[in-house]
Amino acid sequence: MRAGVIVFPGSNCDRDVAVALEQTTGRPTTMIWHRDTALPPLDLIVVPGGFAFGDYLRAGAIAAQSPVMREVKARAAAGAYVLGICNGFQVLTEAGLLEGVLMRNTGLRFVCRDVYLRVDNAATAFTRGYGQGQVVRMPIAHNEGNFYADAATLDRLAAEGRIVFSYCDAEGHSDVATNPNGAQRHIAGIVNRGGNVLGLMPHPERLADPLLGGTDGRAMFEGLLAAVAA
Ligand SMILES: NC(=O)CC[C@H](N)C(=O)O
Repeated sequence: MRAGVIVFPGSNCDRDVAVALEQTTGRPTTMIWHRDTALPPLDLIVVPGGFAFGDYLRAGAIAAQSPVMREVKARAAAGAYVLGICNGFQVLTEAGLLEGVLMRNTGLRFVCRDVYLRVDNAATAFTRGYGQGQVVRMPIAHNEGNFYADAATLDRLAAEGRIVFSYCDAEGHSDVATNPNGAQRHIAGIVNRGGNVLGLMPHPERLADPLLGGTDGRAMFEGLLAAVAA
């Protein structure tokens, strides 16, 4: 799998995800500066976490206008896999590749801790390494993770199986106490209609090696590797 990671001024999870990808694929990851417009052939483009452009205006708003995003949109339209993690999810919504917006957390605080997630759709390329309904643990670290979309959009996302990850407890139950940021319908991650663009607030790359304290995130990269090989 040929994987690339976009780097914006203020990205801070770009190296982490590059390392996770290299451990999975056994190949070097291409780092892509946000001003680049000529990308090599890639099976997977990751828009990583961080504070692109210092979160000015809104998290992801300025990054979404970067020259490289035109090419990311073109590659997504051509079927390449695009994964937005945390700030990357915010960038993908701001760029119009995914529905909804990520508003400030309801508590108006930056939340940094592990959460439980339920895999609501294990049939995507990103989640085929998990079981349907499996509960996994992943870290979150964000100020603007409060997913919002209007009711009609939420209904459509649910009906089309595009809500991929939901915040929950260790048993897989979701309620207000297990929702770290106020996200509508406990949404932690969604996929586009084509199934090739996924955004999520939690950080799979931060629990992708036993040295990091867990491996629940690794199955996402392994799933993508299997999907590309298939
Ligand atoms: N870890 C991240 O990517 C953080 C995203 C964004 N800077 C926020 O605080 O919401």
